[in-house]
Amino acid sequence: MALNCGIVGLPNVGKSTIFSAVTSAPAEAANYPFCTIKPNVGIVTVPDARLDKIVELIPPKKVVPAVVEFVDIAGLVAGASKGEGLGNQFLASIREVGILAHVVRCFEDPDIIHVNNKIDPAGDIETINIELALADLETVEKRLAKQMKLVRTNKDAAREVPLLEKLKAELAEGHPARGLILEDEDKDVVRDFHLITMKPVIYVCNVDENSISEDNEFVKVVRKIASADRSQVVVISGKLESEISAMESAEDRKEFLEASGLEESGLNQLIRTAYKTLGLRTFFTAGSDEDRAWTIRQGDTAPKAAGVIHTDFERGFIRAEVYNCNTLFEMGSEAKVKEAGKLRVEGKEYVVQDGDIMHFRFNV
Ligand SMILES: Nc1ncnc2c1ncn2[C@@H]1O[C@H](COP(=O)(O)OP(=O)(O)OP(=O)(O)O)[C@@H](O)[C@H]1O
Ligand SMILES: [Mg+2]
Repeated sequence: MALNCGIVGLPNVGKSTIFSAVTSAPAEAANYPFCTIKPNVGIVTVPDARLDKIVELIPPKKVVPAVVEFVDIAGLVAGASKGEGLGNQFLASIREVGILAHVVRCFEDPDIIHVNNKIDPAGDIETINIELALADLETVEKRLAKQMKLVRTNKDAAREVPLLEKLKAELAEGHPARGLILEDEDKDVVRDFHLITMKPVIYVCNVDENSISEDNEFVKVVRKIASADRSQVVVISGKLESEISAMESAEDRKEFLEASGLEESGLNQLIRTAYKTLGLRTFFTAGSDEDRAWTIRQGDTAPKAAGVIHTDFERGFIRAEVYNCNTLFEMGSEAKVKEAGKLRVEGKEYVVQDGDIMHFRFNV
């Protein structure tokens, strides 16, 4: 289960610039609205210092880090859900992602066109959120019409209809579906609707180089809006990030980051925030063939984690041999971890902890 993240925002706010910088993939970035007309998908490896250390202590033939997939789509404008601009065609490509990065223009630059000729983060955010809500409204209305016909004969339909009606009312107001308070079992039903506004959002403020270390007035506005809907904010300078990603050596990048007053790159911030928001955890497998990082959800049990590797592993799960990577770092080798009796045998109920190194026993 790799994390995937869809990038949304108005045209020309810097989505492709940030996408290219984080994925180092050559998405077209140009100073004219609607420059992106094909969805771009980029894969980024998740930087994880723990995996680097594991590789030192348990040297494998191959190292496989966790990955995050980014989807860059065309800018959305008011009316996108009704076919204005090009964005509506791309809403479909973000229905399946786990989280949205909503890029907001927070820099002044007379040379870079803003579709509404005004830097107005609050207005921009509202425009996008309304379009996403209207796109979901369409999805909900279609499903409601279908399920209404089946409501007397079909149990699922009967269960869905009141939920769909609630969602319809919320979305028609331009409010995101995630604002609706739902029972846990209803959440499972709603998840299957693949609503865009059900996904958590990270607001990405695209700022000028000088506003990285101190919030400018635009960022302050975004923070207010985000805290009202309990979303996270990441401040990135698209321009700076592209300069950083263009540097070949990791050494140079580190130096440049420090000189710009940054502790970590925008990519790292974004990934860290996404993991936190979604409650994601990392576990590792390590051995002579491959050291690898895997992504799971907080609370996932050992069989579930095994299933991320292969569905057979989940079905045929017998037990797991587990120790935390910190124990390995303390002891210096897997043999010493075993000697010290720190390798535990865990069963089906075991909840995998962040940083666990797991060996699965299974039969198929
Ligand atoms: N932080 C920044 N400071 C100054 N200029 C920037 C910054 N970020 C992006 N730009 C510039 O803004 C322009 C638009 O960027 P980009 O093409 O990434 O926008 P977009 O959101 O992908 O647009 P579209 O919706 O049309 O695909 C480019 O010229 C880019 O170099
Ligand atoms: Mg673009």
